[in-house]
Amino acid sequence: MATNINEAEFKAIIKAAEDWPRADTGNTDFGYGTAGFRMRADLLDYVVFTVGLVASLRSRKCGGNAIGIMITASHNPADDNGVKIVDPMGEMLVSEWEPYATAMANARTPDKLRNCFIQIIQNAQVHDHNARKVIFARDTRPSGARLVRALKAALEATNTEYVDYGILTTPQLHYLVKATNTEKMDKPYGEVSEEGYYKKMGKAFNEAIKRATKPPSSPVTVDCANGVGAPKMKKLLEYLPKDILKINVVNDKIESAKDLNFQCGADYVKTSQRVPKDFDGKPYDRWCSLDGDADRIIYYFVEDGSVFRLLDGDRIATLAASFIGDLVRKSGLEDAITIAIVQTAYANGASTKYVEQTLKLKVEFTNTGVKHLHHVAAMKDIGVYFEANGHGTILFSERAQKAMRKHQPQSPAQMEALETLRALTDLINQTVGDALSDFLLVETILAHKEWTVREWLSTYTDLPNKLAKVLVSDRSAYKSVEGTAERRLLTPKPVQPRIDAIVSKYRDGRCFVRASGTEDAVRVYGEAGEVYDTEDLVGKVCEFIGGLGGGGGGGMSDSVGPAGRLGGESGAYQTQMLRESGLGRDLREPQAGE
Ligand SMILES: CC(=O)N[C@H]1[C@@H](OP(=O)(O)O)O[C@H](CO)[C@@H](O)[C@@H]1O
Ligand SMILES: [Mg+2]
Repeated sequence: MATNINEAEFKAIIKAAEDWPRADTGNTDFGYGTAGFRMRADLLDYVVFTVGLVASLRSRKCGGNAIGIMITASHNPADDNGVKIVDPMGEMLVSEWEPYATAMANARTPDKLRNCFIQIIQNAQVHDHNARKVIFARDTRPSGARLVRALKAALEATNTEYVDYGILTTPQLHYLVKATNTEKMDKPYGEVSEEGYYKKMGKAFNEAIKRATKPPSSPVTVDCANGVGAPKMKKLLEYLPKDILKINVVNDKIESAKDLNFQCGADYVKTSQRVPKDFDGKPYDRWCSLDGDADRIIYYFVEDGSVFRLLDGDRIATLAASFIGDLVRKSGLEDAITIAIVQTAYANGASTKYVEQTLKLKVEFTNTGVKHLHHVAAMKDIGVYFEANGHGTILFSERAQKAMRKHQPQSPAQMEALETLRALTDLINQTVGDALSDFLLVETILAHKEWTVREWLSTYTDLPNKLAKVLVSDRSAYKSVEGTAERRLLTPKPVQPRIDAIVSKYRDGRCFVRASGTEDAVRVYGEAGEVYDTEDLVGKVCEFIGGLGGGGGGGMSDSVGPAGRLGGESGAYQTQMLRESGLGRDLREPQAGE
C-alpha cells in the first residue's frame, strides 16, 4: 500500500507497544462510543496506548491544535476505568473518528496496528509530519497512574508534545483544551491553567449572584461521590465570594478507592431514587450530588415523613430556561435572541408542557445521548439542554453573545439584567456539561428567585412514569423511525402498531421503545395520568416484547422503580450483568456517556 508513513516513527510505536500488550479478549472487540472506551481497568493498557496514537493523528489533522484525553470511568465502580478524546474546541471527538479509535484498539498485531495507522492517515488525509499536541488528565481512580504511563509511551513514540494536568474533573479538561486552543485568539476562553478555571468561574459567580436581592437563606450540601469533584469543589470554594452561600461538602473520601461512587453520587441517587448513605439532611434541606468525574449534578430533598424528592436534569433545564428567558426580556433583548430547550423523549411530559405553555419557549427533541443534544443546542441563539440524569449545559451562540455585547440598555433595570446575563455566559461551561458550573448556576438562580427547593419543585407536577428494560438477543433489530427522536419503531414491524394499541387504552398514555445504545437491551418508557395505569402500560409493553421470538425476543424484563423520575437501571444491576459477561463489560460499546 502506498503511504507517506514515517517508518522511524512507526518503529518507535511498535517498540513502545511491547510494554502495553493488548488484553486477550478472544473475538470480542472494544468499541469507542459516546463515553469513549470504558471497561475493567486491567483491560485498558493497550486501549489507552492506541488512544494516544489516535489523538496524536487527530492533532496533526487539526492543524497542530491540542487534543484532550480524559482518563475516567465516571460513575462506574472503582475498578473500572475509561478513556475518551476531546476535540480542539472542547467538544467530544467528532463521530467520524470514532471508528478509527475502535479499529486501533482492536489491532491485535503490529502489522494490523501499522495498517490501521496508515489507513487513518490516508482516509482522514492526515499530514503525518504536522505539529501535534495532546493534553490530558485523569480522575482519582488508582489505575489512572498506570494508564497515564501507557499514554505517555504512545505520545513519546509519536513525538507528540504533551501536558499532563494530573487529576482533574472531566469538564476541567474540556475547559483546558478550549483555553489552550483559543489562547492566541481575540477572545481566549480563559487562562490556560486549573487555577484559570476557578478564577473564571469565581468571578462570573460573583457577578451573577451579586444582584440577587438576598443571599440564599439556607446552606447547600454537596455529595461529591468520593471522587475528583471533592478536592476540586473545595478548591473552587476558595475563589467564591465569602459569606454569600454556605456550602457543605460531603462524601469527599478519595484516599480509598472502594468509596468512589459507592452508595452515593448523582447516578446512585437518581437510579435508586434515594438519598446517599450518611445523609443527615432535615426536611427541605437542599442537597445535590455530583458523579464520579463531576460532569453531572442532580438536586434533591426530603419532605416531612422522609418522602424523597428529586430535582433532576429536566428541572435544572426548566429552572435555567425560565431565569434566562426573564433576563433576556428584562434586558430588552427579546426580539434579538431566542431561547430553545432541547430534550430527549425521556423528558417528563409535564416538563415539556411547562416549557411550552408556561415559559412559552420552543422545545426540540433529539435522540438520546448528550452528543445529539449538544449538537442541536449549538444551533440555537441560546440552547438549553439537559438529560434527565443531570448532564447538560447551556450554549450561547456567537450571535447571542454579540447581541449582548452591543446592546445599549435603556434603563438601570435593563442594565442589571444584561450584566447578569453576560456573567452567565462565563459561568456556564460552554464545552460540556459541568457539575461545578451547573451547581453555581442553580445556586445563582435560586438566590435571584428567592426560591427554596419547595418553590422549585412546585413549578410543575411530573406525570407518573416508569422506565424498564427488556434484555434482547439482538437489539439491532429495533430501529426507530428517523425524525421521531426515537419515539416510534420502524422494525420489528409488528411492534409499533401493538404499542399504539396498548397506549390508546390509557388516559394521557405515552410509551415508546428503543434500543439502548449502551446495553444489550431495549428500553421501555411509559407515562400516564395515574401511577397504576403507568405500571400497567409499561408492564404490558414489556410482556409483549419479552414474548417476541428471535432478534425481537429477549426474556427477562427489569423494570426500575415506581413512578417518579427514573432514568436508568440500578447500578447494582448493571454491575451484576456486566460482571456476568465474562470480561466485566460489554466491550462493543461503552456503558455510559459521561
Ligand atoms: C434512558 C437513559 O437514561 N439513557 C442513558 C443511557 O443511554 P441508552 O442509550 O439508553 O443506554 O446512557 C447514556 C450514556 O450515559 C445516557 O446519555 C442516556 O441518558
Ligand atoms: Mg460523568
